[in-house]
Amino acid sequence: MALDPRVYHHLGYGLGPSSPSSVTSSAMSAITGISSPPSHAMTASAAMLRSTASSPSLRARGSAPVAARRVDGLSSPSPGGNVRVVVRVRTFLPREIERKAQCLISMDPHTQTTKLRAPRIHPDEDGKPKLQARGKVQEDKSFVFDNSFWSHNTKDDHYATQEDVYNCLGEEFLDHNFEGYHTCIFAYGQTGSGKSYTMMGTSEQPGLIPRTCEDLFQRIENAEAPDISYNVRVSYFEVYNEHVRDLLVPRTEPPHYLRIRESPTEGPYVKDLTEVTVKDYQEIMRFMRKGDMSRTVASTKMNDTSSRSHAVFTITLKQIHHDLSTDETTERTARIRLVDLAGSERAKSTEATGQRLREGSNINKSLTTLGRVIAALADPQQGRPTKRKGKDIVPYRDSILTWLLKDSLGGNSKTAMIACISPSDYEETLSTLRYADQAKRIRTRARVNQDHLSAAERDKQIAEMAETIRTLQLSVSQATANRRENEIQNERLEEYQQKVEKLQRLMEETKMVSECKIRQLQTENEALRNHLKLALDSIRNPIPPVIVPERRSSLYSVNQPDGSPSTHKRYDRALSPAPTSEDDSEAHSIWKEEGTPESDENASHVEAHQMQAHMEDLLEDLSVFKRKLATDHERFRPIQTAKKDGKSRRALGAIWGNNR
Ligand SMILES: Nc1ncnc2c1ncn2[C@@H]1O[C@H](COP(=O)(O)OP(=O)(O)OP(=O)(O)O)[C@@H](O)[C@H]1O
Repeated sequence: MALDPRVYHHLGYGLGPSSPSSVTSSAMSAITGISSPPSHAMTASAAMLRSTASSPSLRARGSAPVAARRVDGLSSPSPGGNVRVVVRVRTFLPREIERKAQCLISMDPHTQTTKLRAPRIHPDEDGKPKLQARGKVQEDKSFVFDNSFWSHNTKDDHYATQEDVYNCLGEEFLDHNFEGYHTCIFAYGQTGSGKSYTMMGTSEQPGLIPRTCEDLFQRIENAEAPDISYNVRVSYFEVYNEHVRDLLVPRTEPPHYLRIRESPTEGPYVKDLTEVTVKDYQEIMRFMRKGDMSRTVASTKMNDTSSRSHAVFTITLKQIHHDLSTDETTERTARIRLVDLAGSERAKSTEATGQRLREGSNINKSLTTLGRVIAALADPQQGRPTKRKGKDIVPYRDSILTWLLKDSLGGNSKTAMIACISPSDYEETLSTLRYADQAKRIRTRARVNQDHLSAAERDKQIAEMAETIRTLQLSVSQATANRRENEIQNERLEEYQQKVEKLQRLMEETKMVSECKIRQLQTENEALRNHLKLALDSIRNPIPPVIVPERRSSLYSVNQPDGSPSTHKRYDRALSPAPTSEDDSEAHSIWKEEGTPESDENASHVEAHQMQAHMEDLLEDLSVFKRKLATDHERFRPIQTAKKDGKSRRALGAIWGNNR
């Protein structure tokens, strides 16, 4: 893509065989340390890019030494370099025209110098320092950058259009991507300074992102080399209030935030971020617009459509080159990161309250951390890891933004910062220019991200992967089988537990019955003891029978209605009162039937002995029975096992053991 002649006309470069872009690049190399191909090489490579779309290094594979040097990705002719810093000043906005704002910026296109003039109280004043109300001295400042883009007045010759910005920066960075380098371009500046305009632009004036996408697919479409295939993937996310949100998925309520992980090889990355493969420019633009629509934007006093989040648009370009003659495969992966930061802002200027104020403080927090990261990286002493703490002192992790941009800011990336400035805000512009000036000193360690594989290595890799897949399949099917086996085992276990529980219930019941029996026998035993005691007492100390003649017959008739002799006469007799004299004869006759008093006494003794023996036999039986019950009780007593699954279980084995 040719640069807009207007830019170089003003810059003082004639339009000749030496392309302006190459002149600018070589001038820039002197300042930045990024080595770019010389002008003729650049022109040649640009021509080749159009014809084959691949980067000069890939296309130079025919030249063996270059290809061999770049295989490990470390011996690239441009292994690293300083962050490239450009400044762009925007046009006046209607509100600034309204208040007749002064333009405080001037740019020298020859030296790429940006001058900031202290605001004059009277336009004819000289440039002497002014003491302001808050005691701050405001004086003219001057900075030199890799590029100073004058986009203030379209009528000026050196007005830098969107295309100029792309041609000076975007195109060269895309060259690096085709060479296999990761790149990052981020726009920084106060709110309303033109960051989104520079990065995204409008439909009439597309910015750096759409132009990069267009050029990328143009190069791929124009590629003539049949041995290179391309794969382009894209992702888009925003960092809002220190949370990461995927911009390629529809918004949800509450919002779904993504987590950040860090891999030893890839550095920090967003987990589960949508990454889609895109086939052409139209498709990538569809995703870009989709993401833009989803971005958190709000109206503030400083900007009607102020970005309230940092947006990161990432394109991953993969080039696979297969050399038929050597049967070798070279794979190059480059990440193109295009970042539109939220604007630094003063709560006072934006007059923000509530949600806007909270957003603003989060934006400022991450931008302050970005400033500290830049400061730490710009100062090599600070950038080194400290032995004391054993970790890097660059505070990447202090904000989500800097953590995610870790690699782009101080690692494997060629990085550019576009500092966007407003033409009439001294304090904010000075702050931005100071940031940008510091960022110039940052050196990154970019390397070509390339894997080189011989046919044998590739076959080995494929075999290894096939083996991994086979092992995984095996473990998956094993897991499935195990799951089924587990299910069967679980069913069996449940059945077993049910049986155990049933048995336990049975045991409980048996135990209860046994206890009941024991209680009953004990009561009976007690009663029998008492009975025996009484019986023995009455035998040993017989009470003389009391004969009540008039009642005896009735007594008999009551007790024995049929007049049959009582079967318990021995006890009746023992219990009956002693006979009176009137009844002696009858009583005598009664007692006589049983024998003489002596013989009666002897008979009683015998009978008592017999009864005692009988009762002792009974007691003996009773204690045998009690022992048996106690043994049963002991055998059937359930044994508690350790608590398992939060339930108290009884071991069936133990119960069976008890039963044995
Ligand atoms: N170079 C330019 N030429 C013409 N108009 C511009 C230019 N730069 C910015 N503008 C206009 O200025 C206004 C603010 O720009 P923009 O929204 O890009 O600012 P911003 O830095 O992204 O702000 P914020 O940080 O609030 O998102 C917009 O109306 C935009 O069209």
